[in-house]
Amino acid sequence: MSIPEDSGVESPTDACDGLLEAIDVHRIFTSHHGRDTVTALDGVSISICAGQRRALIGSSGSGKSTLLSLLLAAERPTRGTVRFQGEVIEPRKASRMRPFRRAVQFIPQDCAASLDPRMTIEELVTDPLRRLGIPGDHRHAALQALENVHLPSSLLGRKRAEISGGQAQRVAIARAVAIGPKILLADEPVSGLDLPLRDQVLSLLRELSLEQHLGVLLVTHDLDAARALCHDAVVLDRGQVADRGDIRDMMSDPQHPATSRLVHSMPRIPSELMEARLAHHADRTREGKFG
Ligand SMILES: Nc1ncnc2c1ncn2[C@@H]1O[C@H](COP(=O)(O)OP(=O)(O)OP(=O)(O)O)[C@@H](O)[C@H]1O
Repeated sequence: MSIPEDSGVESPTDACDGLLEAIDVHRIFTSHHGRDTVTALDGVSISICAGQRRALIGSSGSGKSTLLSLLLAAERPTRGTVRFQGEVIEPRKASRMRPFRRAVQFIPQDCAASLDPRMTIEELVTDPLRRLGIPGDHRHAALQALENVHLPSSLLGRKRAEISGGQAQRVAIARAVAIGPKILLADEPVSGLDLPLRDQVLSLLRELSLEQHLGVLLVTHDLDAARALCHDAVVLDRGQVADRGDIRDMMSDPQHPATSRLVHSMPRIPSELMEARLAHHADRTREGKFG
């Protein structure tokens, strides 16, 4: 597979089609005794489109995970709707959820650790196909998915303990892309990774988004990762959308206090250096030097 010539973060070519959208969602948690409430989300609207890479950023407790769980249909909003291809998602109607489950895939934090150590790589990658009852040649699909993440077919019979950390990370991504999703929701997929591995994962996500026209929502505290991968960003602050726009503009000249706090609260890698590092990993991929 060839790597697209893409050294920067270009704009998505298509107009946004609002494939997955949360519209004015509220999520209020109530304590067991019913006296205390926490408003985790307070009227948030966000959409993810094919081919778009959007970052969801915000300080701890701002509501990012809660929003992700609504977008994954893991829970329902207290008020407002989540729509997929224009239709309201009804998490309890399992049969009608199948197209959604197939199209929207989740990449968890520390995804390598989420791999079942008893399963072979082939079983891990084909497991979502089996669970969703997707017909066809699953072994072929697994081989294709491994190729897409630049892993050799010789890994198919191995288990988690028999591959490197970087390979395991890419197996977890292969698992998510094997069923041909349209959107990846990634929750801190590079936090806790060392720098080379972090760059490899970002480079791979960018490449998959470009080649397969995948929408990616990247939930992260890592603004450099967000800027390297994404076109734009949505900033959550205390359950509300405080800011949104072109991520580079937001980073270089933050207009909103919440964005400014985020930008100034962490050490930053110069954008040229970050781009050079991702380009380096894209080159290594092209040369087949991924571990
Ligand atoms: N099950 C729950 N019950 C009560 N309150 C909750 C629950 N889940 C989240 N909250 C509260 O909702 C708010 C938003 O939490 P959330 O986990 O969505 O934030 P976050 O931005 O993902 O934070 P972090 O970056 O630390 O993961 C917080 O005040 C949190 O304490």
